[in-house]
Amino acid sequence: MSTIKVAINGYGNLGRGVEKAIAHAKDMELVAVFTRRDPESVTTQGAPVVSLDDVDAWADKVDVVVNCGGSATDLHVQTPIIAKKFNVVDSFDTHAKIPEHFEEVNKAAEGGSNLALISGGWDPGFFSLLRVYGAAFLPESDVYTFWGPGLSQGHSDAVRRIEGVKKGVQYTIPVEEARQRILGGEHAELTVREKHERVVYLVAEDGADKDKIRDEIVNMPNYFDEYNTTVNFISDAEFDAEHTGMPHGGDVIRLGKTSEGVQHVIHFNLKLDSNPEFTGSVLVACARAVVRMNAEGAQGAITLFDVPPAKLHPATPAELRAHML
Ligand SMILES: NC(=O)C1=CN([C@@H]2O[C@H](COP(=O)(O)OP(=O)(O)OC[C@H]3O[C@@H](n4cnc5c(N)ncnc54)[C@H](OP(=O)(O)O)[C@@H]3O)[C@@H](O)[C@H]2O)C=CC1
Ligand SMILES: N[C@@H](C[C@H]1CC(C(=O)O)=NO1)C(=O)O
Repeated sequence: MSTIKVAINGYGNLGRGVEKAIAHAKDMELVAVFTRRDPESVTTQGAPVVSLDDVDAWADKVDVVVNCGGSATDLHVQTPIIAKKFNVVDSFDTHAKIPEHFEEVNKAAEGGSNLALISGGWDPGFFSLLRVYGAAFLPESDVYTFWGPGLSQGHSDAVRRIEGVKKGVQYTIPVEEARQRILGGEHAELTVREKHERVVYLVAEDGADKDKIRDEIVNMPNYFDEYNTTVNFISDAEFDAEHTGMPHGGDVIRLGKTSEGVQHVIHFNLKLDSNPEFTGSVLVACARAVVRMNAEGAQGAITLFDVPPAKLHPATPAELRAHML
């Protein structure tokens, strides 16, 4: 297969993670980075920076666009627009709104004979696959997902979109006592609040209303309103010194039985030095699959549930059978 020509739309943490992943992919080339900002203000590792306003001129130069905008306010607008003209992948992670996003993107992609994979990444994404494989292979079971301790890019992005916030990050902290109960085999019924806590560190703009910012965060639907959330206002210097790393990870734990008294535990653990670099690597594999599947006639919206695993890997099916089966 010829080299896959990729464009990145949105150059933030995730955009830089995708850029690194493409640099390691022998079957791919990064041909452009699209941005809403003045292209002169954005510096990449070499790829040309193009205003998003000029994206249509690239329709015959790009095989797939990776949308790296924020889920809170960007992707539900950008992915349907891009899907009309390009194959596209995004990491949309507002779980409650995934069905609505899927329908919007599907209409746009079908109209353009393109293929769009939404909600790539690790959760939703890789963890979603683990949850569905476990449910299929162990139907009489309960599944528990724990994230962290680490930095959620989705929640950090949501915090940064609030008026008066200059810089912000959000750390997700699993309730370790709950995690240990599950790892010990207890089929506990846990509320959202009993599984995780959320801790925010932010730098407020001069003169910003901190009480208003805190209230907007702790009451934010789909992100914070169901959790115990702590909001810390800190200085620029402390933020730059303490809060620039983006480690994360988590566990998918499934407890089930195949007959009375015959119990099984499926436990998958993920430890990430860099959330954006790992997520970028997953999205690049998704981009590979989308190009291959569209070339075979697939159109509309899909998720990772719809992707045959062999489409994600650069090797041929015969090589995979010989080396990975
Ligand atoms: N499904 C999953 O497992 C995961 C999903 N994600 C998703 O990835 C999304 C993006 O996260 P992340 O990359 O950390 O967010 P960022 O805030 O770093 O970037 C989001 C967008 O903001 C713009 N931007 C970036 N830097 C600046 C700046 N200095 N000034 C102005 N605008 C800027 C960019 O768009 P532009 O270039 O157009 O200005 C960019 O696409 C998250 O919202 C989350 O939903 C992340 C990790 C895992
Ligand atoms: N989508 C998440 C990836 C994982 C992490 C997470 C959380 O900490 O709440 N939920 O899902 C992210 O943006 O980092």
